[in-house]
Amino acid sequence: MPGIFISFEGPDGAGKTTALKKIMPLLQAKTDKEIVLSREPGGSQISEKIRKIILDIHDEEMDARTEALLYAAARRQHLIDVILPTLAEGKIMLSDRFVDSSIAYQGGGRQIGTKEVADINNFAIEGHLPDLTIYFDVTPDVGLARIKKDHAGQMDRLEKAAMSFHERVYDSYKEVVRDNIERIKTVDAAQAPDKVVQDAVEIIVQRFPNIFTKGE
Ligand SMILES: Nc1ncnc2c1ncn2[C@@H]1O[C@H](COP(=O)(O)OP(=O)(O)OP(=O)(O)O)[C@@H](O)[C@H]1O
Ligand SMILES: Cc1cn([C@H]2C[C@H](O)[C@@H](COP(=O)(O)O)O2)c(=O)[nH]c1=O
Repeated sequence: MPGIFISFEGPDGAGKTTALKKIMPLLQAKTDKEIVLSREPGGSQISEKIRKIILDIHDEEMDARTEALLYAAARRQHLIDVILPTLAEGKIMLSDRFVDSSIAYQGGGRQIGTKEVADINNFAIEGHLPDLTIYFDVTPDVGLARIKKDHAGQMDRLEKAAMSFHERVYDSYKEVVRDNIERIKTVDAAQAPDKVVQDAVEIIVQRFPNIFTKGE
């Protein structure tokens, strides 16, 4: 594929969405290639419908494997509708979460098992992994405290899950990062927002020096 695919990962409240709003224009200023920003679950019409079902706080009884399949289904549709066409056009695809989220949240957090979750996702993504993943590292107590402070009334079904779930997600992310040291680079997301943005942009520019050439 002629484009480049970068995903952003981390526990709830790590600050990905906030940082991406600044990362995108900073990167765009450094390249003539068009940058497309999207998110998971969601990012396309059908996937956003699946997102609503998954995150609905009233669906407390949702089975863990149903949840894993819904995330994988949303991902498949997002891949087909947005990611692959963007990459085929030679653009830069930034995705707020991708397959590593399922490994950490459903594989580790829900205790389905990372291999089982990787298997259903391999069916969904057919080998299309990001070229680079930026992992926003923040402990669950810090991440959830941020969400409770700023968005307590809008917490979704996953964010409302028990602390033990979020701790398993965090531990599982650490394993995913350890197992993919070439693809996944870590940013200390406990830092001030502007420093987090600066570190992420630096990693991306260093990885693709021939793409982000402007303003040097
Ligand atoms: N570096 C930071 N320091 C302190 N607070 C932050 C920082 N980055 C983001 N926040 C705040 O933390 C909250 C969560 O941030 P954000 O929604 O960007 O996280 P996220 O990683 O996208 O989380 P989620 O995956 O749960 O949606 C927001 O209220 C945001 O203002
Ligand atoms: C892609 C993906 C996401 N999740 C979880 C992570 C978050 O708690 C929510 C998504 O909300 P956000 O505000 O858009 O980050 O869903 C997951 O459990 N598994 C996944 O594959």
